[in-house]
Amino acid sequence: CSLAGCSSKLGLHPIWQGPIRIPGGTRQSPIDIRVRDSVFDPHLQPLSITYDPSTCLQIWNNGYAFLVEFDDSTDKSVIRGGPLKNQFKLKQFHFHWGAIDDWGSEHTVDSKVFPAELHLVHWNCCKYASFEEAIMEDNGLAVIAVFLKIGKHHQELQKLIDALPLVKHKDTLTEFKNFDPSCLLPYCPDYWTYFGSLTTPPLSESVTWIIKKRPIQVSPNQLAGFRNLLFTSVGEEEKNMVDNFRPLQPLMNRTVHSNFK
Ligand SMILES: N=Nc1ccc(S(N)(=O)=O)cc1
Ligand SMILES: [Zn+2]
Repeated sequence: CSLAGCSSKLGLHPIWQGPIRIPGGTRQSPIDIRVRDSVFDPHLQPLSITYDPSTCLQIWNNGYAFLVEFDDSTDKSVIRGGPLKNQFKLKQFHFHWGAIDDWGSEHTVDSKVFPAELHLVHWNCCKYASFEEAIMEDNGLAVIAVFLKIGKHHQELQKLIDALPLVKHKDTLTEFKNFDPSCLLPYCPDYWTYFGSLTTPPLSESVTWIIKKRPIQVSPNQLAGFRNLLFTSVGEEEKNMVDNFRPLQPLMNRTVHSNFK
């Protein structure tokens, strides 16, 4: 059997070699969002998102994805409201994508797969002292997910794609300043929300997920730019960074809520 075949037979993820299922996990991510089963919650406040481009620091290839990282020593880039009881600080954003445009997202909507998915990762700065602490704690993180679909060229995203050759290999980093992630959000305020987990190790069940209903559009060439990244470090046999999404996880005893009817 191929390496991938063996690892999946052992219940290990073909890329991360970590568990596909967390033993005892009751709130794992990603999930399929069954629109008809989602429950409108009239008490959900509007989501308040304030991002300051001056907090944008760098891009880093961590061997799973490329992360755009932010200075979280201030509260200039924060979200609150929606399903959140506290203020959460933006720490990083990253994407998950496929080897081809037919798949790539982590969450699905009535089993529809998107070519890619953006995750804006925030941590609960009211309850915890750092991102590293919040990852492991209940209600520690809030992740806004935005689906990407193939369509028109995304002008601001191109600035990010032009920098990717500088972080081609795992553990490379480049300075990346004055990027406002608000440009990656759809205008439509509609979202689903549910309690879940990180989708890469340590897979901790610490995430309030906020999944935007409307996708943003990127061109085929732009998504192809993601696929030139490598999982591998300099000097290793090159493996293109593609299919860095986790398989769907069981919903178990959870309800997905929406802020729209
Ligand atoms: N170690 N940090 C992480 C942060 C976010 C995610 S995800 N893919 O769930 O947004 C995974 C790991
Ligand atoms: Zn992610």
